[in-house]
Amino acid sequence: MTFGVRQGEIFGIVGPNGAGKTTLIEMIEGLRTPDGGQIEVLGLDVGKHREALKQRYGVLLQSTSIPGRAKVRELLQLFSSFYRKTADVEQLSRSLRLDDKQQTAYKSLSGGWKQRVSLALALINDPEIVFLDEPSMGLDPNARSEMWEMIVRMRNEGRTIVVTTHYMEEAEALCDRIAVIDKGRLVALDTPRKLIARLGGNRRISFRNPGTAAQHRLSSLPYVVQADWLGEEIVLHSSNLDQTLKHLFRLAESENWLVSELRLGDATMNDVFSQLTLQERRQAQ
Ligand SMILES: Nc1ncnc2c1ncn2[C@@H]1O[C@H](COP(=O)(O)OP(=O)(O)OP(=O)(O)O)[C@@H](O)[C@H]1O
Repeated sequence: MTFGVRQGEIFGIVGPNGAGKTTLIEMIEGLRTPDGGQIEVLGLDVGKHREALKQRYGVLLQSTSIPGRAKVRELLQLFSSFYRKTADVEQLSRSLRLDDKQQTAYKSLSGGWKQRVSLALALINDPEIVFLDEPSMGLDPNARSEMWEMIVRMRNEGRTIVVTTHYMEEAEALCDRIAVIDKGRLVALDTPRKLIARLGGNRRISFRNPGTAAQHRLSSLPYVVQADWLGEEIVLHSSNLDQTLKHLFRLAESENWLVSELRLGDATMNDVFSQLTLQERRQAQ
């Protein structure tokens, strides 16, 4: 795969479990060596300039890699000792609202606060690029939206952010561009709006799976360009909403089932994600 991340953008990497997102990020960080190919960060070859680059980027560590007994203040001091250039610890603490937690041991913090500390540690060297592998994983909705606010703030300070996520709503709302990867391959790369537009301005029709509906009959309804079975829900993508609805109701009536929990909407990043990555699963059904 070939792609470039632009300076000062939030670049999202999304893909199903096992797609290779973490592996890709670790190769860009220089923590893993690719079998082939070339990766440059800030114009430098990652393989040859690993140490120099480490000074210039920040990484969100997993909570298991952070010594739990250390107090927040101690962690900030310890991590700042690893770098030549460091951020102002007071200011960083204030901006992440960590002032009151300075004397708290890392392990006694809640998940949301732990993630804030990890973010502070990722920013301790005032990095130009920040790598965030699933920064909102396991956070409650409030903590998650706060995390994303902090990420946007980092971008607005002029940093480049490379982030992986499983939450498509977040990716759509916050990433400037998104790379969709699957099985170690780049399957799409564009702004969320353009990725969604590639679905052809199709509208989305979702309803409760009546159980009896055969997939082939739904996918061959007029103007349906794609039909997905998402658990209890069936999602049809249509290039002509009115016509598809007319035929959907006719089909339901002729087969004696009800179209229930009907919802209509525009296509979203979730639809892009399923179209690009569920192809094989759909064909197997
Ligand atoms: N480009 C690649 N070539 C060969 N193997 C790969 C490649 N990318 C990933 N793998 C292998 O696939 C497995 C899953 O990769 P990885 O953990 O990076 O996926 P992920 O997208 O981060 O998954 P998750 O969403 O579950 O965290 C790993 O065992 C990894 O070694």
